[in-house]
Amino acid sequence: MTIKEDLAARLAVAPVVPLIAEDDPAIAVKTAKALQAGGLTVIEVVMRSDAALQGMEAIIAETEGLIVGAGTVLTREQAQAVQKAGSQFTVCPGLVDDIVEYCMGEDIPVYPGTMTAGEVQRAYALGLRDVKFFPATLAGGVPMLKALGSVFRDMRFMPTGGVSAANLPDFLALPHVLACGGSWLTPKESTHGGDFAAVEQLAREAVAIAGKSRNQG
Ligand SMILES: O=C[C@H](O)COP(=O)(O)O
Repeated sequence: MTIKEDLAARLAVAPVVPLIAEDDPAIAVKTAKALQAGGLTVIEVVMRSDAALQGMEAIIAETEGLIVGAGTVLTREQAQAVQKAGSQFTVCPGLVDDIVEYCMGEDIPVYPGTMTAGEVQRAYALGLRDVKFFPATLAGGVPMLKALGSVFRDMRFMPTGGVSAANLPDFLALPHVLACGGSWLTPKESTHGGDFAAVEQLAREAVAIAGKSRNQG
């Protein structure tokens, strides 16, 4: 199975991608294990500090059965660095042709952030059919996604930014939503408070919501 097929299969079952933003590798690993225990096996580790790469490497080294990708990738060099560290997919806040072309050339699934019809169309022209929709709630939320989905009929979106258990059903009900991403599953008060059972519970809750609301809209 290719990584693209594996991702597609997992996101079909549990269309939720939790974000881990963590400087402490030990906490990053415990967070990833809690998410996995709760049923989420596709995890995005965001590169928002110098220590984040080590956290991602620790998760890859100390867990089994997860697909671990890198988020907040801003440059081609960073895309190369996360690939070298073992990242299996790449997420960017915006659309940068250079990164998209690099990842496509390496057969790495890449989800650049888009929020306008122009950005989605540029991603489409680059050959992408799956993109991130960011920042989802500020960029128009469900109504905007409905509008984009009506014209980009074979494009699928990963809304991220402002997604929570409360609005997850509305996003997942849309037929062209591939998955939702977000940090609501990894609250710092839980991860830094050592309450990984709470993280597991949030993951379970998201899986249950997804089971009820998937593509019902
Ligand atoms: O791309 C990542 C976003 O910053 C996640 O937003 P969130 O913290 O609202 O889930």
